[in-house]
Amino acid sequence: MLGVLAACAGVGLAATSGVLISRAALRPADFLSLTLLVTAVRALGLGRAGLRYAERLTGHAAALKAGEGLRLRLFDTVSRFGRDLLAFERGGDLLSRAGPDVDAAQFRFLRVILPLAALAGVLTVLLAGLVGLDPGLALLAVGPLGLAAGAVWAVRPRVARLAREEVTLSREHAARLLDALAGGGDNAATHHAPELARLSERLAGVALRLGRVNAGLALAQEAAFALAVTGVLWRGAALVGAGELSGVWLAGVVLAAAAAFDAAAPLSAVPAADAVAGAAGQRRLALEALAPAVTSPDTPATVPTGPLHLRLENVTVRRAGRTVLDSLNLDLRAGETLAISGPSGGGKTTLARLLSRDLDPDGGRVTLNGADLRTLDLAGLRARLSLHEQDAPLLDGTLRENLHLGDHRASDERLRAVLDGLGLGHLDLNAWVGEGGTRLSGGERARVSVARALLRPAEMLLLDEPTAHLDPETEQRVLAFIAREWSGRGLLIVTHRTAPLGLAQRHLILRAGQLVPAPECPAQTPPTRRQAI
Ligand SMILES: Nc1ncnc2c1ncn2[C@@H]1O[C@H](COP(=O)(O)OP(=O)(O)OP(=O)(O)O)[C@@H](O)[C@H]1O
Repeated sequence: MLGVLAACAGVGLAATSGVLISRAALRPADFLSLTLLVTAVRALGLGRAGLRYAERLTGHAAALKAGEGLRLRLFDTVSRFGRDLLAFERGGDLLSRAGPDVDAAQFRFLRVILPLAALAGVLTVLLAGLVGLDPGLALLAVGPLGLAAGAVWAVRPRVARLAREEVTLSREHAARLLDALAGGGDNAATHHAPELARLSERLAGVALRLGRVNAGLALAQEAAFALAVTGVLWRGAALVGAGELSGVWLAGVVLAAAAAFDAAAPLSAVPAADAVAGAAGQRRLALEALAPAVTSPDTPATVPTGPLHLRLENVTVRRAGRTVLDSLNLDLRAGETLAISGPSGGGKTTLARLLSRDLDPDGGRVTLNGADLRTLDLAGLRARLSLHEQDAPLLDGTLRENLHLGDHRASDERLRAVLDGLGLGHLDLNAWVGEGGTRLSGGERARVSVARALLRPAEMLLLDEPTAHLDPETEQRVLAFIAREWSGRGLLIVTHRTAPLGLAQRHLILRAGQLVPAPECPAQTPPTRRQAI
């Protein structure tokens, strides 16, 4: 409303200024007759500025508030999926959702609705003001403005198509650029370079075509402007000649007709803004319609208390059409330690993820103290477990921030003690680890992730390949520290390596979807939990 009033005030200001200037030019004997006009010009000038300011303030505040809601919804969706979202979405796409998509949606009202409403308001005011003077004059003032708006309407499908194409190409470009950066060491940049160049070329082509359409629209608006001013002057002069309109009023009418074109200027951006916001809205709905593999029940049961007892009952998991776990049974009790080894791709990680409910079984059930994990409060369940994932990425922050993901209340002394225990005493807590931990070595990264898991005040530790990147000596040190730190609590180790098996009381092999006892105890080079204590 404020925007429409501001646009109308602009037309009123031009009209009264025209009348004032022309009347003043006649040097009236009674100068006081100008006072009313001077006051009107001042009031409209100040009013227009005030209205415009208030409109910007309230409009942008409302838009940013809406954007905040959109970002929270996006964050909510992303957090419901976690890393699993990357099975549906590329990193570059997610970035564009958080940036340009939210931007397009939050400013849709200001970029689409407001310009249309302002034009409608100005057209109405101009028509109402002039039709009483002369219908022909009103038509000549309003008609070209309508034509300028019609030109925008006519090119709308083309602009919308180009704008959507630009967004699609930009997303593809962003996704490939991220891939190229992430896989720099694997020559990904060279691999993606031709496609990135092709995308840049297509983007430049789209920008050129959009530029041509916009230049055409600007030209059409200028032509309509010239038509309106000439037409109003021509018709107005005839009316003045016939004594039906005073020359003083003609100046006001001409300036009002010219000022009305200010409302047409933002129109050319409307189709693109509308198309981009519409596409962003559809993408948002499509993302929100995706169901994560794991959801918290609407009315979750509280996690049963008492010593932890996890159980897999006839659990079957199929991935990409292949049965990875086949009617599998397993018991894991408080304080017990178990190691699972087996061939690569055999389902060891899948099994660990079932226990922390990062995944639900296709058949059978996983229980905690008798309760199906699917009925339990997810956060409550995960608070009792701590999972170290193979190749878990680190947060792009300081080492301290990464460790606080394990226990945000842990003191610096405690953090340093854990780092020391894992052979990371040389690292500074304030050091920035880089995106995904790229400023650390592979072995350091893995140990920071283990440290994070050890810091969690949980009852069961699920370690997926905890020593994958380590030399034998460091591996011994890390295993000894884990044994000491986690003494008395439940431990599941999933590994290919021999040394970690020494931490476990039981060793099972996962092969062809089934768990079988290991034929014999492997050479136990690392300290057992008892030795370590
Ligand atoms: N998100 C996924 N979507 C589809 N299939 C998956 C997914 N994650 C894993 N798989 C498939 O499930 C199977 C078991 O994978 P899993 O990671 O559990 O094996 P693993 O025994 O831990 O292997 P490794 O020892 O190599 O880490 C593999 O065939 C893998 O391709």
